[in-house]
Amino acid sequence: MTAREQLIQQISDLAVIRGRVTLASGREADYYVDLRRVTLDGVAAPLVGEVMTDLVADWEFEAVGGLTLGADPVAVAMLHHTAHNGGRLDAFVVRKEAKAHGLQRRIEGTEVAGRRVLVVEDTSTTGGSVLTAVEAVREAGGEVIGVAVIVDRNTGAKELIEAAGVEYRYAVGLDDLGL
Ligand SMILES: O=P(O)(O)OC[C@H]1O[C@H](OP(=O)(O)OP(=O)(O)O)[C@H](O)[C@@H]1O
Ligand SMILES: O=C(O)c1cc(=O)[nH]c(=O)[nH]1
Repeated sequence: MTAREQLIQQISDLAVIRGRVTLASGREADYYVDLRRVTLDGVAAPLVGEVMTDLVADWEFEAVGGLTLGADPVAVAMLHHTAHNGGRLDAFVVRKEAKAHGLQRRIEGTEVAGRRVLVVEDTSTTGGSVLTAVEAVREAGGEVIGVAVIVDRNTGAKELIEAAGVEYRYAVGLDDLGL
């Protein structure tokens, strides 16, 4: 099995939950994909690093990150996968709100200003979360070269992100999961 096929299996086994659920956007749905159970799993997380890094292998960027918390382990998995293969990729976290104390930063970790940045997410429904991260990076002076998510729910995220002038890719679609 390829890494992507193994990841799809892990997502099906660990993350797909069928049943009525209210989503981050307030929408209702008949299934939920709890990717935190995958991105924080000892076997599945390295597959996330490999598959997501392969997905954007033709894009050039120096830093990866997104809106906490779904994006955090995705970015860190890519950082470690890249390092394991002799490369370097820095990571950052976009807070939902800037911290009121300390350095009062909205973006934690590596500096994004003046750098080429990939924005990631575990899953996208409306694309609102990734768009928030794209806007925060741009505000901080970073250049967003693309958006990549693990699972796309095919409910408008691609269109929203492309309307913001950013290319959008996903590793796993609904068909792959039988949804
Ligand atoms: O495309 P959207 O409509 O924005 O929905 C997708 C978002 O919802 C989930 O996060 P959630 O808001 O539940 O928060 P969390 O990452 O803190 O768990 C998921 O991790 C995405 O970030
Ligand atoms: O839209 C969401 O909030 C959402 C959907 C989903 O499948 N998984 C998730 O973590 N969030």
